[in-house]
Amino acid sequence: MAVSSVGFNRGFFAEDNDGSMDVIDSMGHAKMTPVQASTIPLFMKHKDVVVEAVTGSGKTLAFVIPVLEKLIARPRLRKNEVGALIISPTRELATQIHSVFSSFLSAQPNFDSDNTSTSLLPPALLLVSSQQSSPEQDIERFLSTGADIVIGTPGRIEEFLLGKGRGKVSVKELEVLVLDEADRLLDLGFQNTLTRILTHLPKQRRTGLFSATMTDADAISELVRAGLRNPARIVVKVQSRKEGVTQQPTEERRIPANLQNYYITCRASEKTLQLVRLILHETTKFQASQFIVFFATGACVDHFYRILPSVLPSEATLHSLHGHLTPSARTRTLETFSSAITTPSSPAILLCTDVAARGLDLPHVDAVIQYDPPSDAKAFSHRCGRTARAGRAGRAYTLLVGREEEYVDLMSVRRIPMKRHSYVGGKALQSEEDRTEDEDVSLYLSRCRKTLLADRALHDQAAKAFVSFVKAYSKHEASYIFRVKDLNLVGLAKSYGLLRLPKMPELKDADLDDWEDANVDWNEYAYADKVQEAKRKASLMKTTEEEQLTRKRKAERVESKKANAPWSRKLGKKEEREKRKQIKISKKKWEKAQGNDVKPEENLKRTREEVEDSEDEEDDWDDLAKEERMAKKVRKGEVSQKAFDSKFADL
Ligand SMILES: Nc1ncnc2c1ncn2[C@@H]1O[C@H](COP(=O)(O)OP(=O)(O)OP(=O)(O)O)[C@@H](O)[C@H]1O
Repeated sequence: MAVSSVGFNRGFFAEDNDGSMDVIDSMGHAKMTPVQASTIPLFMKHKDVVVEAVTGSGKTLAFVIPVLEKLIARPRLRKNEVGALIISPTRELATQIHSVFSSFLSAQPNFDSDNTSTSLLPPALLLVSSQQSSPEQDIERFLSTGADIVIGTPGRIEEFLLGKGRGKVSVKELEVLVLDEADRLLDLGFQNTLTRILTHLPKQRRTGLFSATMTDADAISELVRAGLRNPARIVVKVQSRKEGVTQQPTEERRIPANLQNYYITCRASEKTLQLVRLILHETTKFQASQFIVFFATGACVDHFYRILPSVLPSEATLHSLHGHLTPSARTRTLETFSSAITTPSSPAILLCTDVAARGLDLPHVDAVIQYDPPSDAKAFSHRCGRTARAGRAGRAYTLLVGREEEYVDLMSVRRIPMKRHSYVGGKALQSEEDRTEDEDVSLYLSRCRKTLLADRALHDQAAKAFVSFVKAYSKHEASYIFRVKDLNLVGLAKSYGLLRLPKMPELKDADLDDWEDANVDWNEYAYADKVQEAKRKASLMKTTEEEQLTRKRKAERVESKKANAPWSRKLGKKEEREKRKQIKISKKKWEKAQGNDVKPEENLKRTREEVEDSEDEEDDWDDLAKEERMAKKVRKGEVSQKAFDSKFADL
């Protein structure tokens, strides 16, 4: 990495504190990095600082050293007093910062005063969600051992200072406040909590804001909110050679100089295929063995964690990390991933959400792959920055589909240059537009489907992941680029290995020519978990019974309609007959009025007919009136339909 010419200075450290220098020596850091060289002297000299420097440039030590030295140099605090507060947006990052402080604190020389052996500063206190320690236990521990330095996430710190710890924990002597990933901490998600914490702290304190993505605009608004006074703004810029331009050899960029930042365009259906081929390409071409792959949601991580083994070499080990896992599972994952012994033929791959985007220092990550670009554009450089740390080489790849390619311009405006990487594998490419769907898509689809078919729970999870992705996509910050209506959902469903398309409004008008459901007997498709399967079967049986009952009821209704039909038809016939009669009567009257020479027999006949008809008519009207009266009673529920039918069915 770029290092300054300035060495770590013993003069920084308090007398008797050679331990800190020993720790730095043991870390192998001969010189300070530029951000350390510019920040440490200022922050130690009681200046507020706002620091922006790329990922992996050593910002942690730039605040750890001044915090330690300030506290060591002052009189000891009481056990209920906090001297420095470090706030971080995630528990993983807080834990990492805590471990850096701990390595310094445990190396403090013991000194002998009044014949007791005491450390200069007590151990730092870590406040993050955990099954091991509740907020009450944190406070108990703090009061019994003291902790001049407290590190934690906003929620737990608020609880500690203003919740259960109110009145017990004192911030009167607070000397330093550090907001790591300050732009994230001061944005909407944490705003209210942060404001409550900041208002509670004494104004006489030093404050440091640190981030890789602290633009001038962010810095100004955040300074006011964080209560900084006349701060020093430190921006460490990265210059890199502009490719192919000789006149203007360097350009400023907001990602590490040694990070190769690529994008690959592919079809939605080819994303999983590209992911797998990229991993293989990296292991063979660059001997890469540690990867981080970012997805849009925790459900997507869970889904790909289950299906990727069917398309990756069996030697690859997958790990998953997202916010819905338990704290202990998150800790375990990070520990096993970072300590895994990996080789190109047995790589370790961490699948995660943005929970791992910021701050995590996993020095051996060779490549970062963004299966989906992040919703928040700022997260992009943080994600890429999990590789190429501390001067090491690293590569980042982002998969872009269709108009998502415009994202490259958006990043370029933010001084994050991206370079096109050719589509990996498959047939030699003509133009990207002309290329037909990669032949291996169907092969991958069938392998993923085979995995899903082993357990119905995997199918449920797949559908959940797919829906969650579409939902996340609809909330993309750069909504003019990421539009759900432009998404090829059918193609995406292939990349997810879905068995059938989920019922969702976004798929209503989708072109399904390119889609075929998997051949599945949905009644037989079972859950691997016995209890869940028993429940499904019970509910299936209930549904079948209900369906049978519904079918029976429908059949009865049809029958009953049929039974009622004569009555209604009869009613129709009666009306017709009535009409005919009226015509006949009027015709007769007309003939009489014309003095028609109708034969007497005919006259007689007609008269008889007429009489019969009129008798008929009276009977009909009587019947109809009776019917109507009874129908009213049926409607009121006074008479049953059956009784009604039996009386009038023959009419
Ligand atoms: N002076 C130094 N010389 C060499 N390596 C260093 C030096 N200081 C820190 N490092 C190493 O650089 C790596 C990155 O440091 P750190 O995590 O502090 O970066 P950062 O700037 O906070 O990154 P991010 O923005 O991702 O949080 C660590 O592995 C650390 O040990």
